[in-house]
Amino acid sequence: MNQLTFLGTGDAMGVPRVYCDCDVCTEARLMGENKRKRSSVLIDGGDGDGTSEQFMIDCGPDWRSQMEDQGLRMVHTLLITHAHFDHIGGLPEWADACRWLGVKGRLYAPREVIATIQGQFPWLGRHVDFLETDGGIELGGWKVHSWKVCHGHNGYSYAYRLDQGGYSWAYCSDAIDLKTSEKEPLHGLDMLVLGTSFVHELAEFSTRSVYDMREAQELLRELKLGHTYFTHMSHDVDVRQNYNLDQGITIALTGMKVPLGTLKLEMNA
Ligand SMILES: O=c1ccn([C@@H]2O[C@@H]3COP(=O)(O)O[C@H]3[C@H]2O)c(=O)[nH]1
Repeated sequence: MNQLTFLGTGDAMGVPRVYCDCDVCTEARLMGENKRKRSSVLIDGGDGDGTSEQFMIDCGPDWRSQMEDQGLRMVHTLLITHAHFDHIGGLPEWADACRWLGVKGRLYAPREVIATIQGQFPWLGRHVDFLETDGGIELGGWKVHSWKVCHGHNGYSYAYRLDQGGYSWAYCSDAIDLKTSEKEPLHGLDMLVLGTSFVHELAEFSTRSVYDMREAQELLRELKLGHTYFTHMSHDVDVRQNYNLDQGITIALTGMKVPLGTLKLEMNA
């Protein structure tokens, strides 16, 4: 059975934020329900049929401790959404692990993301094969499609849609203000992982880079899909609170596992 595991559900700073003593950051330090490492997920087939290649989406600076949290010794294949530090900061450690294990890691990303990564970490090519997703790829039995999405003040990110056996889901951690064409691959999904940094972000719109929960719910009402998990959450989100989110939305928690392709989830609409 394919499953997705949330390795981290935090925004660029993680929770607690290093400089912050707000209630959420304090709870994260003292108890830990709100402790959030930088966002990434693990996709695991595990059914031994040869189509179950394990891979991660994104490899932020918490990669090493996320591997330890899950009791994982190695993941050979990564999909990268964009070349921002909170999504690629773990690549040098991952490449070092490839080196010490004597394996060539496989890093899949859109062509322009690969170029930026190679500029930032020019030595990675010794231990990593860079593979472009632009024309579509097959990975772990999934047909994978990447496309560019608006990341507001931070430029552009990419989202991934994965299809297998009539089941489709997407990972879109860093997006805001999606245009009609950017929303197109999100229609009719069985499941979506969507970034929502704040519950209601008050900062001026031009300075923002990720949907808040209010805007995300408007988007989801339009898309009419199965189930949505919110990730990439800042210290504005307190997982102990009930935000009265629409039916079919779950705030993702670290370690949460979601079956992929086994359940046809109920439609929201
Ligand atoms: O060109 C850039 C721009 C930004 N960044 C990082 O990505 C983060 C995105 O969220 P943020 O805006 O809160 O913080 C940003 C930085 O940590 C980066 O690595 N390269």
